[in-house]
Amino acid sequence: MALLAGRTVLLRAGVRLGAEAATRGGNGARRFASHRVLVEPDAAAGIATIKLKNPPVNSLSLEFLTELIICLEKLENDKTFRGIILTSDCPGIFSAGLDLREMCGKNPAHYAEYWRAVQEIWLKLYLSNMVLVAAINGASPAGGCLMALTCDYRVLADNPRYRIGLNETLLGIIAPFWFKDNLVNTIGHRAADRALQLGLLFPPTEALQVGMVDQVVPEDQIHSTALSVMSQWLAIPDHARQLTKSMMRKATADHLIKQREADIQNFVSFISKDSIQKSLQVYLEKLKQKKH
Ligand SMILES: CCCCC/C=C\CCCC/C=C/C(=O)SCCNC(=O)CCNC(=O)[C@H](O)C(C)(C)COP(=O)(O)OP(=O)(O)OC[C@H]1O[C@@H](n2cnc3c(N)ncnc32)[C@H](O)[C@@H]1OP(=O)(O)O
Repeated sequence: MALLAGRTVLLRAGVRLGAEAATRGGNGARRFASHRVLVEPDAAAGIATIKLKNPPVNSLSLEFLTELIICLEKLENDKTFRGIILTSDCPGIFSAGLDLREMCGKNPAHYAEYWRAVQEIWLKLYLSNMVLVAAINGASPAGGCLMALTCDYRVLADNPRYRIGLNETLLGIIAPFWFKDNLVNTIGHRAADRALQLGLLFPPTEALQVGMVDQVVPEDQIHSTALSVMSQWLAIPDHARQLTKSMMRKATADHLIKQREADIQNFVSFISKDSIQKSLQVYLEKLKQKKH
């Protein structure tokens, strides 16, 4: 069982905490990894690196999200760690965003369960007391971009194929208000208005220009840069930084928290529409045919 936002929920079959590997790292820190979420602890530095490993594209399936939520809960409750570096173990892809197969051809109860998990991961990341640095080492569309946007600092590897943005409109769907709020808080209203309507995916130079990321570095420097940014942030006393973070983010998070159930109902009725199902299926089909 896992605790999701004060609710105890049963893990679905296949997400078995018993399947975790729990060993001790060289520095004595407990190392834990689920199937798809690798955690590399550096207890001495107080930093854990989370590597997303859900090949081929780190799409955010319900099982993957559940593992990630549990992992974040553990780290948040472990006083050893003050900072997380979020990165990918899948070459060339940070995350392809929400798993389209979770939003296609399923029933309303499934859509509701899935959307609650999407809300939960966002709340966990956005409101984390720890310093979160995204080391974006691959393409990062839609939900992948959203995860990066929850972080306190974003470093993007300099490769024109690593585009980042909220491209929902290109799929014929709409970024929910809390995706939009997170983007507006990051790049400002005018840039977000344009980016959201056009579903823009920014290559590194443009992503830096618009403020979607804070730094662009050569690919082989992404982890060292994330570490050096982290040490700068960790030099600030935790209580002062955490209260400031909360002051900056609470209103945005509360906006969702207050409307959580209504947001789930909106999602379920929107995604269940025949026209939306058709758009998503066509998009998925195009992705599959791209290779042939
Ligand atoms: C009014 C009220 C409104 C309420 C809310 C309403 C609506 C809900 C909004 C929901 C918000 C949605 C957020 C999302 O995140 S939607 C997902 C968007 N993601 C994308 O558009 C990315 C799609 N993928 C790609 O562009 C590329 O795959 C890539 C990430 C750039 C990687 O390219 P490449 O390395 O060339 O890999 P492939 O394209 O060949 O893909 C490999 C296999 O992976 C499958 N795939 C890719 N992305 C996804 C995905 N997001 N979900 C599921 N599966 C995915 C792809 O089909 C290939 O599968 P195959 O091997 O079986 O062919």
